[in-house]
Amino acid sequence: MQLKQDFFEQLPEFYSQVFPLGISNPHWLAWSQDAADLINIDAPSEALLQGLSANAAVDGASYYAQVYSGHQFGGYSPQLGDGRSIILGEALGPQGAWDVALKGGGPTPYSRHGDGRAVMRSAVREFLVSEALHHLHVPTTRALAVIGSDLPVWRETQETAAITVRLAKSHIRFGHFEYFCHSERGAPDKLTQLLNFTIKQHYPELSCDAAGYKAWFTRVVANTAKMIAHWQAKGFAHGVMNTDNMSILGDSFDFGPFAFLDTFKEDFICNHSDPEGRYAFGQQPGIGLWNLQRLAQALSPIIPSDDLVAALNQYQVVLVQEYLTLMRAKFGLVVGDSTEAQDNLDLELMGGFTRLMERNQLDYTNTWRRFGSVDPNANTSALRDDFIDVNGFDTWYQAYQQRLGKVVDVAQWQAERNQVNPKYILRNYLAQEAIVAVEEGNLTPLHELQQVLKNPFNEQAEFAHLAKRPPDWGQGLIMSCSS
Ligand SMILES: Nc1ncnc2c1ncn2[C@@H]1O[C@H](COP(=O)(O)OP(=O)(O)OP(=O)(O)O)[C@@H](O)[C@H]1O
Ligand SMILES: [Mg+2]
Repeated sequence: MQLKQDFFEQLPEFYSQVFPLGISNPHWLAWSQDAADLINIDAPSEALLQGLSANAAVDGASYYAQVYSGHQFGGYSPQLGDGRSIILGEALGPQGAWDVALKGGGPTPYSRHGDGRAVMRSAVREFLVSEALHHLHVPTTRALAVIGSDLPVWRETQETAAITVRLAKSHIRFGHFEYFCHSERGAPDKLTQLLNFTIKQHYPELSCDAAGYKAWFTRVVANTAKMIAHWQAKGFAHGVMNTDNMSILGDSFDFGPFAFLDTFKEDFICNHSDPEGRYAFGQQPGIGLWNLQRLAQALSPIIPSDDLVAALNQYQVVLVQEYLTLMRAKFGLVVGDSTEAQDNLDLELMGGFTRLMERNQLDYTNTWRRFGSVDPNANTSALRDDFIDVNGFDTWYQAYQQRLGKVVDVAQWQAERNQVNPKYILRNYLAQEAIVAVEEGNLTPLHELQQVLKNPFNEQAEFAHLAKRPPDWGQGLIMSCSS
């Protein structure tokens, strides 16, 4: 692993240097060779295990915790910062550099009352979902590995500590800008310094002047909108969309109580600490905008408000277009030139289907997958059998067939549906079963799950059981924030 230190060297006032504290008896619980390839690591090794478990120094690492703040559940928290994630630097790879961070690497000046650690179950969940989202083509941070240990940590009960080795193209969050705006009273020079760094590192085609700033914020708005369109189309609830968990690149970031929907429910809440459903599944598009407005506010000392507002006005447009693209592919609908009238009709058709799914308590993923085996030209669809409200389905299906038109090559059409409607998602109950097995010393279910989620669109007959709806105990699991 070859590290460079751009953030560390160029932004000395934006972090605290802090050395991670090793965990005892480190061992690999999981490893992603796909992620390793991003930073030119050929295979896990003992030296790497000692380095990434913080029991030995990593060559070229600087070790720092970044400072940021953020809006959490609607209220401003003036100082957050990396309380348990320690960054080693930026590792070079074939597609550019990736920050390498030890999430759960020990206390930092920003730990407040926390212990700086992550528990095994949350480290495993973050690992699995980072890689699963990537293979579903959702923009996301990645995870290189999970390192287990026998170090005890206390949450509701005694658990053991683990480290997720996170790779992120950037760890800069909306909250970084909020910190320098609000907590450092406007600090326009620091805001400008951070913005110029962000542009040079991550949006190098843009200039560091007024025109570049406007174009940059427009891109941030668009990237965020596209990420959320992916979440909505793929049935992913993030659960903690605080502004300190929003990446400046529009990558899915910080995975705590997330869930993929099993039974479709628009107002599904996955976070135990969110009884009012601020971050419910159906609220995510609105919260994305709200968060961008907080970012715009933080940028207002250095970007004219007209430019910020113009960019924010593009949010809904981009989100809807991206959502339409993703959903049309799921339905197999083709458009030539998409007109506003056609878009609205399609949105109505799509909403009609998800409302039906919800009323009939259908599984989101498995229902979509059925599109890969039904004949779209037939008068009656095998899909109909899944619905209790068959009349409702028939009415909808008629409209759908009319919109779809005659499909010429049915086999091809079905194959294309299977390329966009996954068979396998990271269901909460599967993650839970894998975690319980790890606790019992059995890594096989975790590794099988990781393996199957690498190819979510392929049949993988030997793993068909991993596509099943949850058993009673695993339905609508609501995860706690304690991690
Ligand atoms: N066990 C802990 N010890 C110290 N600080 C913590 C701990 N858990 C969370 N924090 C801090 O609390 C704040 C909010 O936590 P949140 O769960 O959003 O982030 P996180 O999961 O710890 O990390 P990240 O956002 O880097 O993925 C952050 O400043 C985080 O570093
Ligand atoms: Mg966080």
